[in-house]
Amino acid sequence: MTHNSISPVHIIGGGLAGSEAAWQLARHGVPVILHEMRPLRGTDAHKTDGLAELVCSNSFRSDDATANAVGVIHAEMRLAGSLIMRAADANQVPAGGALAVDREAFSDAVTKALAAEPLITISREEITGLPPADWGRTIIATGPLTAPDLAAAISAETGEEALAFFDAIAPILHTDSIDMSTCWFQSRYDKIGPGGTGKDYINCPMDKAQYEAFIAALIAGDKTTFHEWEGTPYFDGCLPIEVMAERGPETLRHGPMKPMGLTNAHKLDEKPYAVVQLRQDNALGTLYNMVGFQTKLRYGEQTRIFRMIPGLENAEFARLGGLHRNTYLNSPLLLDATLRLKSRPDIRFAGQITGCEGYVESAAIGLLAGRFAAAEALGVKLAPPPPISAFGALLNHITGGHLVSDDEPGKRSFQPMNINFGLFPPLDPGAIEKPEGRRFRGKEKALAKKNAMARRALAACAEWLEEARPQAAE
Ligand SMILES: Cc1cc2nc3c(=O)[nH]c(=O)nc-3n(C[C@H](O)[C@H](O)[C@H](O)COP(=O)(O)OP(=O)(O)OC[C@H]3O[C@@H](n4cnc5c(N)ncnc54)[C@H](O)[C@@H]3O)c2cc1C
Repeated sequence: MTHNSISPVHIIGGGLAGSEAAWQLARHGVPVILHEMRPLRGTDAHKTDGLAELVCSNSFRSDDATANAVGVIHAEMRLAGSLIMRAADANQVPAGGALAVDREAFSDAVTKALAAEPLITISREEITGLPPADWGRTIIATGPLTAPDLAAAISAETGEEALAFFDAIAPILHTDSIDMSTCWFQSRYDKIGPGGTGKDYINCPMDKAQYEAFIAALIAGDKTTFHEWEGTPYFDGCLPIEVMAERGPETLRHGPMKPMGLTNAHKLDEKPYAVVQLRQDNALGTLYNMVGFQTKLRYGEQTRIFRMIPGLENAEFARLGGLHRNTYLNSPLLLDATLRLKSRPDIRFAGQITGCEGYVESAAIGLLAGRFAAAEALGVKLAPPPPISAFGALLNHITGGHLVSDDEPGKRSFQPMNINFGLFPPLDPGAIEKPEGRRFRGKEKALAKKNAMARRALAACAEWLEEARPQAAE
């Protein structure tokens, strides 16, 4: 089959998932028309017209492919020739054991790679309804901030309301406004990680009185209210800082403000009571973001309260935090095993709108949707990845692995999910290698289990990709 005889696959949305899907299709020799509405129409969170823009944190989280599920999915994506991972690796900034990127350089690299690909046409337009039948195969990857007209059309087709929950973003500071005579550089437990130095974070220390005053200010601070969304639940991984503070005075000290593994370089014998960590946000190192400080405090309150943090008394904010709505489908009910809408199999969904959560997971589901659509366009069979791989475990959660609980039946029990080892099938008995001549000590067994799951996942993924290889034009 020549490229000319293959009908193009339409992709709506040039975010993390849509960009990766387009790349995978083109790599398999299938033409693509990628429809992206920015800059003609924006969203509440995107700031640029770049493809694959990161709307909040600049972190792709852990890059440890031996003991962390997100590190494993990174590795699987690299094996599958992911554009998102290639652009992330090329634009990494130091972040201890995490893979963090210069957000502008990253998005620029993705945009340029897609624009340079002869099989991809980028069309800047908002799609306001479901694709017409003459489009043929289409992937909808419009994300958590899908424009309202298309969202309404999807709801009408599926007969289900898209689910909604609150999502919040954290502020970003100008580095030169941070007082380094109070703060110091250090990664927690001095962890160096693949791309770091052990001194990747800026740490702001608090004593007990400062911490208590800060918690009180967070709770009393003036917040934005969203009456129309009242009753909408928060996604637990992205709770606003003031909501965490309201859960109890110690919650933050055991969460984003935990002092463990950090020593105040200016006062070596004084253990901080709590620590606020800042993570490098761009390659130049001129911006740092506040780790775990998603917030719905009003803008004026954010500057006032965050300047109570020692070292941030004169902080200048490049971006303040905010709150957004997230929408996603009841995928286990609506999508088949290769992400097609059961009622209209010419339409696939990809990315966060399917109910995965996170940049990496959205891109991974985009990668799979691209490969499934490519196989169909080429007239070849492609089985879903095995559930023991990270790809398969995540896909399985979306398309069927999730169980509807008796306590909370119906679509609300399906919640967006980051990749985690809990989504993987259990190991076979005997799969964990015991230390020679002795029992496991402490956390050794849990680590050995993760190591075994990671090894099993990568081997299964490599095999799946090998089986799929004859059809690929890579
Ligand atoms: C406010 C907020 C903060 C988040 N913070 C993080 C975080 O810190 N870390 C993390 O891992 N994940 C975060 N997420 C979750 C998620 O990982 C990201 O939203 C991710 O970008 C999702 O990828 P996606 O490809 O599904 O959607 P997106 O990357 O949002 O891409 C969707 C694209 O579709 C376009 N589009 C929408 N409607 C239309 C239309 N009708 N026609 C044409 N184009 C359209 C949009 O302009 C956009 O470019 C956050 C989400 C939100 C909303």
